[in-house]
Amino acid sequence: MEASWLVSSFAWLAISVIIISNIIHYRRPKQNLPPGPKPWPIIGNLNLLVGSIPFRSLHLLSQKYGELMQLKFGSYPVLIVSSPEMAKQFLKTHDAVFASRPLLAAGKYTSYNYSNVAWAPYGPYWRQARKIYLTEIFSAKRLDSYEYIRTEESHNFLSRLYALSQVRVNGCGKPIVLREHLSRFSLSSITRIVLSNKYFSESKCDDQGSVITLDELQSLLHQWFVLNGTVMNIGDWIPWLSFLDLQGCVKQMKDLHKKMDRFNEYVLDDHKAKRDANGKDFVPKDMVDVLLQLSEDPNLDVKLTRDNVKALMQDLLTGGTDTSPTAVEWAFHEIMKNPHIIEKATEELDRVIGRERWVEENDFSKLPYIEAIMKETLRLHPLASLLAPRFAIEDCNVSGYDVSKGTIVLVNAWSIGRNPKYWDAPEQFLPERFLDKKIEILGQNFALLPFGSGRRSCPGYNLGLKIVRLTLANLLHGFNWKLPQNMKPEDVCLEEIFGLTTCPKVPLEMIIEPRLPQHLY
Ligand code: HEM
Repeated sequence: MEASWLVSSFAWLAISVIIISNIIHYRRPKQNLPPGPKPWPIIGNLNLLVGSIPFRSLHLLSQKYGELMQLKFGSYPVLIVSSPEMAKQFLKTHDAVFASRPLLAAGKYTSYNYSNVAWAPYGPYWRQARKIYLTEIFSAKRLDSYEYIRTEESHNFLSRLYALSQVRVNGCGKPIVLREHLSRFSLSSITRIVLSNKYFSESKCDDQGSVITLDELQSLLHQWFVLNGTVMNIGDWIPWLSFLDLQGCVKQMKDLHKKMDRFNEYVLDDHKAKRDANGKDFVPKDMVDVLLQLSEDPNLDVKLTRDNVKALMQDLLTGGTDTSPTAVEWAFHEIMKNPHIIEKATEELDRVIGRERWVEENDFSKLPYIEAIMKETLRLHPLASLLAPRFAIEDCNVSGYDVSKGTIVLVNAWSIGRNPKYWDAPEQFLPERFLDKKIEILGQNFALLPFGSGRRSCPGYNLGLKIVRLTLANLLHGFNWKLPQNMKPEDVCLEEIFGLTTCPKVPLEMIIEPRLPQHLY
């Protein structure tokens, strides 16, 4: 009773504060922008503050109010960009003006004061860190050198699934929840690539508390995603209220940071000790080794501090953990709804790969239908439904509209991928549309923006795509997939949970049977 009273009082307090704040702060835009829903700025705010409603609402509002819609979140003007033409204006024509990020609490408290690439404001530090990513961390040579890790981890993952496929309940296969297994596979692959995997014990922390389990790390990264994906922190949008930390977001961020920093410190100390012990002969093995080596480089324009290295390491772990498995999970939601797609995909796999081996990375170019399934998945389910927020660093005229400095721009990749002007039958999952013509997905085609575009586009796309392709292809190659008996394809739920990455609301349960000879597992 008391708890529900508290919750409802709090909710009313929050709502009143937002309404009052809007009345105080909302001024008619001096710009000539299309205003968006007129009496709605307040409702727009509330939508964004209540969690899962906002995205669908934004999509519907965009459809009603057009390609460029102006909202107000607390004190900030916010533009929602929902057409390929307008996206091109912001992400290409005026990319430099909109290349910064808003300084939200999450970047400050969970990412070493905006030291990761994702939250860093546009400037010399971000430019240098981004260059390090492109030339050192994600270079083709470096990624190729980690291929053996992806292959080994993929094989371990498929073997685990094989073991589960043998479990019987009342003579039938036991359904598995694909999400759980994908997340674990992705985490163990990315941690091995970023920092080697010796920091994880199987079950519990060691006596010094310096080693954590993969489960614990997974839970920390999950919290990081939740707190960084939240647009619910009132203090971000109404700065004069931030000191109250009304919902306790900042407290949660600080608590999370403490735990992550303890782990990050341990990893750096250990890597540094190994490096010092080997002196000049030291050869970097993982991404943390590369970052540490660079932090000692006197020729860097901006010196990399210890906090910077920890922030970048964390950036790589967070960027790599939730993205690829969510894409594969969405692909399975769609193909289980459309089983004929599985038939076509396995026909291609049998013809090109045969049943005596697994798919390898150098097979990708020979599997156009698998590639088409992946692209169609990223069209209908871009992981960042709204691309990470851009922030105008100066006044700018965009296609005749005056956009003032300080405006936050959200590009609505979800609506753009379903724009009927660019896509036939946009709501249908039709991989074939990618077979007929070559459609680019890395940011040159503004009707399809799964990795964003321009200066702030995803630097990890190459690694992400390699993992998605390999996982999707081998899961289809290695197993027959069936829905549990009481479920039909049309029952597969495609609803989303909106966040930093947008994932399926209902995890899919499936029964699996091996397709390949036993010795391959
Ligand atoms: C299928 C996999 C992936 C998808 C769909 C994806 C998507 C995205 C998107 C949409 C953005 C925002 C772009 C923008 O604002 O214009 C982004 C940014 C970013 N991604 Fe990815 N990503 C993936 C994998 C990865 C991986 C594997 C890493 C690192 C290990 C990574 C690291 C980053 C970073 C650091 C940024 C921020 C870039 C900046 O602000 O300059 N991503 N990603």
